[in-house]
Amino acid sequence: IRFLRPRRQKGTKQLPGPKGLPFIGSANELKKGQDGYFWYKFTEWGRKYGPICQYTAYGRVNVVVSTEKIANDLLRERGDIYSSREQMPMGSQLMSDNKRALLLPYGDAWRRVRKLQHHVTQVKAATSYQPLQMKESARLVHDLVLEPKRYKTLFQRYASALILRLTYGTKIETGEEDIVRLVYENQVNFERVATPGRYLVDLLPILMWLPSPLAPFKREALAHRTREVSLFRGLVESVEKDMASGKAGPSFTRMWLENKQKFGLSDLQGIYVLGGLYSAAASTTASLAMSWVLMMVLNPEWLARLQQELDQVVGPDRLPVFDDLPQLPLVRAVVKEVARLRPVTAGGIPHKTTEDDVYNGYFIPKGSLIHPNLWAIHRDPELYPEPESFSPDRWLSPKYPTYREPLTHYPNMNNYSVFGFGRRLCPGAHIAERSLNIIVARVAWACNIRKAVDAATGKEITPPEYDYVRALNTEPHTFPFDLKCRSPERWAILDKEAQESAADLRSQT
Ligand code: HEM
Repeated sequence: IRFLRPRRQKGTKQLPGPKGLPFIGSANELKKGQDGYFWYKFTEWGRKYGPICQYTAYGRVNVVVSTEKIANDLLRERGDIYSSREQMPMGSQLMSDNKRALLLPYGDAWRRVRKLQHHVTQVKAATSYQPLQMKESARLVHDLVLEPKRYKTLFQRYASALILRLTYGTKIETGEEDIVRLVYENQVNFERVATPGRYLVDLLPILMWLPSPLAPFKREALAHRTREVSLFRGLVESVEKDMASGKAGPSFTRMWLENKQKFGLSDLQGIYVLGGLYSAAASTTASLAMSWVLMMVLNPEWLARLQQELDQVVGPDRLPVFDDLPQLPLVRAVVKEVARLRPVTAGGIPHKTTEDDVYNGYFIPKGSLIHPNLWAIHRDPELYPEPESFSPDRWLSPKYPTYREPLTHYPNMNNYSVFGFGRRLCPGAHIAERSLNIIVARVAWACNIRKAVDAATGKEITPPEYDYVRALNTEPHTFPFDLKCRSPERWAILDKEAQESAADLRSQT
């Protein structure tokens, strides 16, 4: 049925877009993309065909949206029919047994999952995690000064340690523990597989009927699923064990185990929700932290301005704390601007429609995939004049359309497109926003960051503006830079706080 051209309602038009080839549509063109970044291809189509356009891939209508207004008109305002997900044979069915929260279709099962996610991530809960974020961020900045070359591992350690502690009560010391590596590998593998167009079976679901010996993708998916389930289950079982011996501290898992009735999830669904939180939290948060470093290396004047603000508000005698944030609009603006120019899900996470719809006279058939292309949305010149320039001022000066008062509250990341749209909006946004604000405030307070100098030539090394991983979630490939503590006095303060934090983290259950 999918291969039949969708029946258009009378009096409606088809969205403009590339014609594509017979049968396969534009699938190949997209796969090749431009430089392999499919969000570049989406952006090119948006420029050519308009802020809402469509392409087809093997008969499926895919709608590419390039402005925030249209994304909100559809995904938020018409959320009752724009909130489902594609059941990709590889990513959703074979690899995740239809249990992965991110990919669940809209409906009762998703609502039950959302209830558990919301319970542990809502603003009030997120605020209660701040003490942990302070301790982990002190450790992070301290170790960054000691070993700046390990910045990727250290950002990942921060993000993993936070979410593993919250979800399972697990303590992470070095960031190189097996559990961190395993969960990262698992996530990277999933993201690779879930990238649109990677597997033929996702484009031609009829291949699902192939018997396993003729379908290597089925064996690959099964191997992934077996590893994933045993990883997620093992983490839950260790909480059960600690609860039985009276050693378990507070954690999302413990809360769920003690209140299973209230959430009404099967055991397998429950362990997937918990494992899914870790997967969704860790690489995304670390990606934006790495992008921030890149932006500071490329735009040193903004690091200087950040330090000026921090020196005025916080002073030299203590590290910034969460209570300072209302007085630190530039910290919040810099974080928001990094997320604008370097969105983690650059091409957007697609939603699927569950009914036919008409928008401005254009027909959008049931079962269409809607791609909110963040790369273009964040470069819409109406909303973001001079979109390519890194300009935190656009959040702080009344001359920009994105300015809002009071600056003690704005800018913030509430309902920000970087976290998606409508009913599927990222449930972890409040936790992620807090993490990024405190990381940026503390690293900028403690450290100078600048271009690395090539030892042989004595010349500065300018990292590429955009050399990012080509996947559903993207992050900058590692690049050289120079990071040093701003003064021996600041180092002494940081060292003391980091030692105390590490001791606290070790001793608390
Ligand atoms: C900078 C960090 C993060 C970014 C940029 C980010 C971005 C996103 C985006 C774009 C979506 C899809 C929204 C949509 O479909 O419209 C999403 C979904 C999700 N995020 Fe995040 N996220 C981040 C951090 C986190 C954290 C810290 C957690 C958990 C504590 C989390 C948990 C989830 C979950 C469970 C979903 C699936 C929601 C659903 O499909 O119903 N994320 N995130």
